[in-house]
Amino acid sequence: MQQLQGASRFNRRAIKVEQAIQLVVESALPGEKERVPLWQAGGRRLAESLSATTDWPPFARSGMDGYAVRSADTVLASPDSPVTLRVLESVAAGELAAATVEPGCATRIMTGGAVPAGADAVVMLEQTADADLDGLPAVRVKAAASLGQNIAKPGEEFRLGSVIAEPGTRIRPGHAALLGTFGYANVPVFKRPRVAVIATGDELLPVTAPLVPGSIRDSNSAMVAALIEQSGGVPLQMGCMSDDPGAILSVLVQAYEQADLIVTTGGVSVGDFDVMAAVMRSIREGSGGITERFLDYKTAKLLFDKVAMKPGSPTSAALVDGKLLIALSGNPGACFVGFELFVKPALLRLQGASIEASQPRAVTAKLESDFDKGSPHVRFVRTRLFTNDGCLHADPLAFNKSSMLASIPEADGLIRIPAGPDGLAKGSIVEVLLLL
Ligand SMILES: Nc1nc2c(c(=O)[nH]1)N[C@H]1C(S)=C(S)[C@@H](COP(=O)(O)OP(=O)(O)OC[C@H]3O[C@@H](n4cnc5c(N)ncnc54)[C@H](O)[C@@H]3O)O[C@H]1N2
Ligand code: MOO
Ligand SMILES: [Mg+2]
Repeated sequence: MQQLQGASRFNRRAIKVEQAIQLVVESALPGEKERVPLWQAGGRRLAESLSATTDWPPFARSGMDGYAVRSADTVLASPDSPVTLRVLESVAAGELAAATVEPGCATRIMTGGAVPAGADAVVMLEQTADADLDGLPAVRVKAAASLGQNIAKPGEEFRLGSVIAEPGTRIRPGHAALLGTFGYANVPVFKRPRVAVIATGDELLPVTAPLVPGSIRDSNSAMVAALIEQSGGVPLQMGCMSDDPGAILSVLVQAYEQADLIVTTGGVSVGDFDVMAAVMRSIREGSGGITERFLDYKTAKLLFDKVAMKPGSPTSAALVDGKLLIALSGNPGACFVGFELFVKPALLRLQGASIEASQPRAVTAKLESDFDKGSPHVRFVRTRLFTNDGCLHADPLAFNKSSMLASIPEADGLIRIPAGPDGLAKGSIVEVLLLL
């Protein structure tokens, strides 16, 4: 195999995590739009600002099955001394009353029914009894009704034209309900970004293969694919590549043709066969090198090739032909953290989220155990989160090393231990990035 002696051992300058995230989100511009049936819009990102097409509710609506009355008629009503009103008609939801409710009258009405003119309150059925007045239908009202009782006012929730959701909003089930309410049968959304996933490493076996000494199965591809799905993208599995520059360059070419964003894992550190580090170096140096047959250098720009953080310090990113290439570490823990910090924000941006909204979401929590740190860099620690006595607690998980897998599925968040030589004592208040 071709050894990349020296190719990856160049002087990399580490930048701060926040700066690296910023570079990525500024490079990822909102992508193409499409329309999808409302039925399939849940979880997608809205591409246009949408507004209420009517007042909501659109008419005075009864909130109860009962009688629409004039509240003034019921002022003296009580269980011992009910007020008897003549019943004009019965109105189901979806029907309109024929008659105005005049003094001394009531209209039987169902939940969701349009309150007839003249009525200003609805008395629930349980507070009434059937009666008759000179042989005609009547009702005995056993409680005084207050003005507006059990009636939803037109426009009390939304006014015609008011904005219901901004571009970039992730369509939650509640948004789907609003869009249905206001007649949006087809919803403008950003296309789901296609993300090429390329795993690199001679030691990697496909998931289907039996283990052989010295090799391991490729677990990063499946993890990254699941992370992409979770962030609204479509993973394109480009395969598991050996550390062969030619093969990796040709798969990168295919990835650039098919995808909106390219994610690689492995080969990004300083090892003799770390091909992605050599690719990034070529991009940085701008000519010749390993990428000669691959890239038009005029449009290739290195964003960073080292981040002052742990895990994932060798994480690198470049912008090639307007598309982001993010090279994550091969170590599963570092790959996972690198995805959360850089790939996810990029994916959210491609789907129209604002720069602010695409940043990792943080909460504060009380640290449950002392944390010693071995490096001066910012540290991201996989943690369990729980509440106790009204306070959020962060309990760092075991098997937290960059090379370890066991804590990844258990993690609710990433504790951010600030840069500096010292760790933190149990009970410290820490910032935790949520993994949602
Ligand atoms: N001399 C130095 N060595 C290393 C340094 C350093 O600064 N100096 N950095 C370490 C750090 S930190 C990290 S993180 C890793 C990054 O390694 P690479 O991104 O180059 O990844 P690989 O060398 O290809 O693999 C590392 C590790 O991960 C396993 N791996 C790789 N791909 C997968 C996959 N798809 N599924 C599961 N596991 C995977 C691989 O077998 C290795 O064990 O470098 C340190 N070294
Ligand atoms: O930066 Mo590496 O991810 O610590 O192990
Ligand atoms: Mg390596």
